[in-house]
Amino acid sequence: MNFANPSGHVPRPAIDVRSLRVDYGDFIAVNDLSLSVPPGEVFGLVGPNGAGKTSTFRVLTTLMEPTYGDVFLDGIDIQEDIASARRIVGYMPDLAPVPSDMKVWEFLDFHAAAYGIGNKAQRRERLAECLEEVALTPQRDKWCKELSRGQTQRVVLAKTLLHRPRVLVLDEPASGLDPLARRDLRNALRRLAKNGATVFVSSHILSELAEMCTSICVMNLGKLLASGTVDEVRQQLGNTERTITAAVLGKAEDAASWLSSRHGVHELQVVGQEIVFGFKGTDDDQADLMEGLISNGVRLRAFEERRSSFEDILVEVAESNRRL
Ligand SMILES: Nc1ncnc2c1ncn2[C@@H]1O[C@H](COP(=O)(O)OP(=O)(O)OP(=O)(O)O)[C@@H](O)[C@H]1O
Repeated sequence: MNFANPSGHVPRPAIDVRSLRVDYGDFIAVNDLSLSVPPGEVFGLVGPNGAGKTSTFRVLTTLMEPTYGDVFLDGIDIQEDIASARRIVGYMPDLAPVPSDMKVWEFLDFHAAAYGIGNKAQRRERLAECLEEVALTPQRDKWCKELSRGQTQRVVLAKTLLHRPRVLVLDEPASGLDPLARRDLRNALRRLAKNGATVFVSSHILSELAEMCTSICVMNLGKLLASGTVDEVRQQLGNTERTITAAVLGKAEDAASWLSSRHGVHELQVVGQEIVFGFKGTDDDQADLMEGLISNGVRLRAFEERRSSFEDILVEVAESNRRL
């Protein structure tokens, strides 16, 4: 995705993946993956277990070399200039542990020192900024073992922020969090993106990502299936099927007979003054259908659509891919 800003200028992608392939021996875990993420986005990668999310992230964060393909972070070719790439990327792995016998500030200070962040006073200042970014300042002097799961995730996020990465790669950060903790994490990620970071975040649960991401991509069995906003992805995955209920004033039978001859309409039933039918078509086709009803003199009182949930679509897609 490349979104032009109001001046018409397309910013250089913060993440640019070109024809990425990752093999483990004979097994292809990531197959010809290309995607481009503009700066300042919270971009989601959704896919079932084994889709290739972690393998993709490991390459992006220079922990593993790709079999083929190129990755650019902020224009830096990560294979050509690994040191610069490491300076601009921050990685939070799935279920990253924190030591139980350290206080929150000690854990962060230890990592800040490892990153070579200045003297004690400078580290103290940076540590305070990072805790503030993830809304954990009050937990500064707590033992890590005293933190809730959501707070632990945010301490690890604070650690990931210490070296001011411009690209953040977060593997399943919301996994196992309750709605309140997910909200706190979402707010932290949005704040970071607003301040200029680009966030690439994975999950196998779409609803987790839909609430925190500006756009998403869907991966299954190593391949990219769709990308864009949640609505665009829904279209790309071919989810054009919906159930429509049209409530009319007057005799429903006339409207029903007109509808039943329309392309895409199926399994039509009349229940009192309501006509319930399946419809397969684009949003434009659906608007034409409504317009057609009205211009044929039907007094339309209500027109409602129901689509299968996005999680259901993903399960369908994953299953049909598995059968191929
Ligand atoms: N070191 C490895 N050696 C062999 N196969 C591997 C290795 N790491 C991952 N795989 C396989 O590659 C595929 C993709 O794995 P990956 O961990 O990238 O997927 P994922 O989408 O992150 O899955 P999950 O949600 O379960 O973490 C899986 O089939 C996995 O078994």
